[in-house]
Amino acid sequence: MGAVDMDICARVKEDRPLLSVQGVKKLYGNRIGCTDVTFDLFPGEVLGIVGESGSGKSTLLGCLAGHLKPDAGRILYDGRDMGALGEPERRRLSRTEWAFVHQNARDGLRMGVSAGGNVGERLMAVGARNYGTIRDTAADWLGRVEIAADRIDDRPSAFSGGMQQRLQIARNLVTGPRLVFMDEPTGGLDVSVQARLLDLLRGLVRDLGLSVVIVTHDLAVVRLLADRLMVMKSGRVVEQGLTDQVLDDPQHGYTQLLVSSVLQV
Ligand SMILES: Nc1ncnc2c1ncn2[C@@H]1O[C@H](COP(=O)(O)OP(=O)(O)OP(=O)(O)O)[C@@H](O)[C@H]1O
Repeated sequence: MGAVDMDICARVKEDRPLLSVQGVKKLYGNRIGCTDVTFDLFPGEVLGIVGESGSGKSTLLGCLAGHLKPDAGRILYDGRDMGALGEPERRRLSRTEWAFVHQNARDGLRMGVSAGGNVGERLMAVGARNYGTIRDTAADWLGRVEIAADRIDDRPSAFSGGMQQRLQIARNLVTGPRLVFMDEPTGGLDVSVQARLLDLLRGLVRDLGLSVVIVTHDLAVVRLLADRLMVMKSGRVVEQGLTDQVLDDPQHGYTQLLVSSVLQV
């Protein structure tokens, strides 16, 4: 293959969505969890999903992350059909190329293991064996999420809510994932703690060039983090577009209500 051909191949690969979601539907009995969801996420993009409680955000995120099996539609990750992946391969991707940041840090941390252990454990899961390197990398990541070096041997139960959430982020990002799912990462925290966490997240997403799908109730979060926005209502996508465009000039009546804060989301 010539240099020009290789260049074209590289560009085609760049142009391929990392995640391609095609007509995804998830039912709970007769109840619609989400339906007819279609979008592409390109490498380095941050997609925000907003909507009131019960609109289907968590259901969709669960389908994307492989926690739930859609009843219809296809999800392609890097060109591979997720429905055709075996469980071992899905688990491998969850450990290596994907990360999931839970709203409740306790769901994403091992509370009985030290802060350094929480981060180091993820490295060991992808094959790291040198104790010194693992501890150094863990210490480096604690620093990146603004946890003081002398807390490395403390358990997360001794940390504040904001610190626990920052530790969960370090644990998730230490292995250099390509795709990060975030479920209300700033939910349940004090406003000032949220602001600091959001700042930190924004820096990390930019520095690491992460592709992110983030579910939130908070329009300020998507305003700051998301390149594109998807608005959901009753399990369906009612509007999607560039974040500023959707928030500054919402087309759908429901989005207009969300933006004008008439709806409590
Ligand atoms: N395990 C379940 N069993 C039955 N119905 C469910 C289940 N989980 C969600 N649902 C229903 O699916 C719909 C979408 O719920 P979902 O939790 O995805 O919404 P959401 O936008 O994430 O809400 P919230 O912001 O409150 O978490 C709702 O009607 C909900 O009642």
